[in-house]
Amino acid sequence: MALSSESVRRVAVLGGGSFGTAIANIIATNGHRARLWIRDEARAQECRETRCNRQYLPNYQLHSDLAFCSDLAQCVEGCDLVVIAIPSKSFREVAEQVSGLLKPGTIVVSTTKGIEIGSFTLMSQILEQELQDVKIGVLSGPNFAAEIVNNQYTASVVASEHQEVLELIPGVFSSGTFRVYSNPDRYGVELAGALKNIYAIITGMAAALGCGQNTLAMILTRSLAEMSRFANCLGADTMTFLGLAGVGDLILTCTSDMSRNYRAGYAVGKGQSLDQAVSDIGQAVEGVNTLKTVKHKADELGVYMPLVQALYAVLFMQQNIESIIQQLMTGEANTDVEYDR
Ligand SMILES: NC(=O)C1=CN([C@@H]2O[C@H](COP(=O)(O)OP(=O)(O)OC[C@H]3O[C@@H](n4cnc5c(N)ncnc54)[C@H](OP(=O)(O)O)[C@@H]3O)[C@@H](O)[C@H]2O)C=CC1
Ligand SMILES: O=C(CO)COP(=O)(O)O
Repeated sequence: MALSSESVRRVAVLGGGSFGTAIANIIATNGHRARLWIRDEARAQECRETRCNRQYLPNYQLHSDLAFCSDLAQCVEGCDLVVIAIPSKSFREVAEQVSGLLKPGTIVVSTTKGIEIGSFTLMSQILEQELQDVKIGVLSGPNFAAEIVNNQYTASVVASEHQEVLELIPGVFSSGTFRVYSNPDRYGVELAGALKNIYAIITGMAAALGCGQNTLAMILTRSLAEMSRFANCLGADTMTFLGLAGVGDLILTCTSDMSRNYRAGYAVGKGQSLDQAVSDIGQAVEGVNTLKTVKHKADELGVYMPLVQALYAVLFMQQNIESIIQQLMTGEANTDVEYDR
């Protein structure tokens, strides 16, 4: 159904990688005026000519109304909504660049699943620090870009303390194949999206070592307990971890080789160096920096995170995987269910 002219939104999506492209394509397909910011003009021009982002989403024809822009100021000019899909290591740099270019009251939504290294700052907190007079939200959930562009039935979560954000995002993103739920716990939704990447590295590694389904179920369940315990200490709502952005994304990312974090873990489990594995993937592998930053935060807060400690020991302290697994399996058993009843 065609949108009325009042409901058509001008939306800028920043980040011409796999997720930014998939998100911008949904928005254009839904009849909104979507512009995708790709920093390199040659690549933006190639996307205009071929209607395909060959580097990040090859073999997929993008909507004819999606505009590609390499000039950031032009891209965000007049937009009601700006969606940011830039890897966490460059997120602050882009937030600084966009600061001062947005009209007052713009809704700015992060889709980035990472934590700033050194400061333990989530992406929406970076937006709070860098942007004035905007309304901030996050979008997170079990959402592989390649499945979104292939119209697989998908659900995601918008989180914000602003009712306007919780209402606008479903209006812009929802379609017959994409469904958006809401949650007021922005911190919990965003933290869940970052944390699950650590556990996807672990399950990828377990698969490479030939572990079976019992092992997978154990890792998934203990990962959920561990990430919820950590989030609870930081003030997030533990119940958020039972939703799509928590257990939903944990299941997706930890059980599929479509996940780059899973693939990195798999390659290391097969004997490749971490640096080589990440370089071969050639796209964002957020879990590596998230692991470092979460390990240090857990040490500082005294939170029990045996899986995080174990992965850190394997990846950054040259510990032998088999002996680390033995320590995990023979350590003191914790209670099964830790949620308040
Ligand atoms: N891919 C997915 O299925 C999903 C990804 N996410 C999250 O989305 C975020 C982005 O990931 P994704 O799109 O997958 O990453 P990709 O690695 O596919 O792409 C990253 C994009 O960001 C651009 N970029 C990097 N640094 C800068 C910068 N300083 N200025 C401008 N552009 C920059 C890259 O440009 P260039 O090519 O020029 O380097 C590239 O277009 C991640 O946090 C990820 O966890 C969330 C859900 C699903
Ligand atoms: O977050 C994702 C799916 O929800 C994508 O996971 P990867 O970054 O591991 O590919």
